[in-house]
Amino acid sequence: MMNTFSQVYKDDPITSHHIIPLDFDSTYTVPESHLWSQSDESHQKYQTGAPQDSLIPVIDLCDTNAMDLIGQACETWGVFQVINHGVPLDLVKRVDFEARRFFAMTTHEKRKVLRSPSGSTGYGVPKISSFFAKCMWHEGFTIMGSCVDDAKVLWPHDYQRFCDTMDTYQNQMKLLTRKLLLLILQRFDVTHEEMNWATSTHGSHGALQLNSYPSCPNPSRTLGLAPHTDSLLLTVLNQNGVTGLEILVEGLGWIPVKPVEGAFVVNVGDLLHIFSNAKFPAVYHRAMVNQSKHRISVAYFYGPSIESTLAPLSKNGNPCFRSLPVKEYIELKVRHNDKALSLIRI
Ligand SMILES: C=C1C[C@]23C[C@@]1(O)CC[C@H]2[C@@]12CCC[C@@](C)(C(=O)O1)[C@H]2[C@@H]3C(=O)O
Ligand SMILES: O=C(O)CCC(=O)C(=O)O
Ligand SMILES: [Fe+2]
Repeated sequence: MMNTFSQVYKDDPITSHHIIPLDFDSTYTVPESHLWSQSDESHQKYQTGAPQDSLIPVIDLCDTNAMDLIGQACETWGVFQVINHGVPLDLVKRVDFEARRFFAMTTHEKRKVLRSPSGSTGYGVPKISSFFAKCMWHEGFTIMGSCVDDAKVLWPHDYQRFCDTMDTYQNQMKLLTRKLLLLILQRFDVTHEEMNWATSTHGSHGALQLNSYPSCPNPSRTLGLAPHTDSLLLTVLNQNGVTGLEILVEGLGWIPVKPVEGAFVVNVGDLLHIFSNAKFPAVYHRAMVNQSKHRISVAYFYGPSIESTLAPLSKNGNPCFRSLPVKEYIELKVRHNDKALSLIRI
């Protein structure tokens, strides 16, 4: 079955020109195409600010105050870390292992599952690449639902383990995002229909993104992932213990999100920003690279059915955004990237 999100990317004139990840196997210096300067990052300050260890809250999901703490974090930062989340550590480790197994393959092998210019799954550069003049020090593998077709190409006799691990992880992530959304939305005066729209697994959409940032000879002039907001409701990220994720905080600049053992970083995406009537900010974030370590991160993106209508919560003040089909918002995002929100503001 063709995933409905795939239809949005299909034939899009902006995202469909083909950019292939660098051949990191045989790259020993950073090519000009991947060297960023201050001006390449347009309106944002390039330098990383001082680490603020206690800034982004680490919330224990078993804490009796979890609901309030999560709500406050979403309102203030649009991001928090979560521990005691119920996802088995062993599964998280297996996903990391399988992701590493994939990225350790030769460039030739990985390119066998290259995402097509109008496709949405497979091996490739980040979707947002076409909005930046410079390339990112990054290679990714995107999965939506079953990845069996790609896995069979990669490991014809041994594809099941990869698929099973990714399937189980996507199921666990769906449960966790649902649990988090239920907690988050209790803060608002939400109708039954609105709660259902955000949390019903029926028709909902999930995507898994394996991110690889190979060690880089010139990390101060390279970017792993350029500044962006995620498009869907919530993103759950595993940093795998290596620093790299940074968020943009007004007045403080780019602040690193410190990896915490066993924790996931959860961030608000555009759809939740709109749904919350701008009470929760979709946080700008980016990924930095490392001179000595190959960093792997795994992000799960969760959103409602693409066929549904997106509208700011009805009982929470005058709407700041017009209502529109989710599909239309995703199309705006694909075409206009960070200008999309302002295009629907009332
Ligand atoms: C559901 C999705 C979110 C995402 C686009 C995608 O279809 C699958 C990849 C996701 C990703 C990962 C890296 C950053 C990002 C902005 C991108 O270019 O591809 C996100 C997309 C997003 O949130 O818009
Ligand atoms: O690798 C990271 O820390 C960030 C990944 C990310 O922002 C994404 O996949 O959308
Ligand atoms: Fe992101």
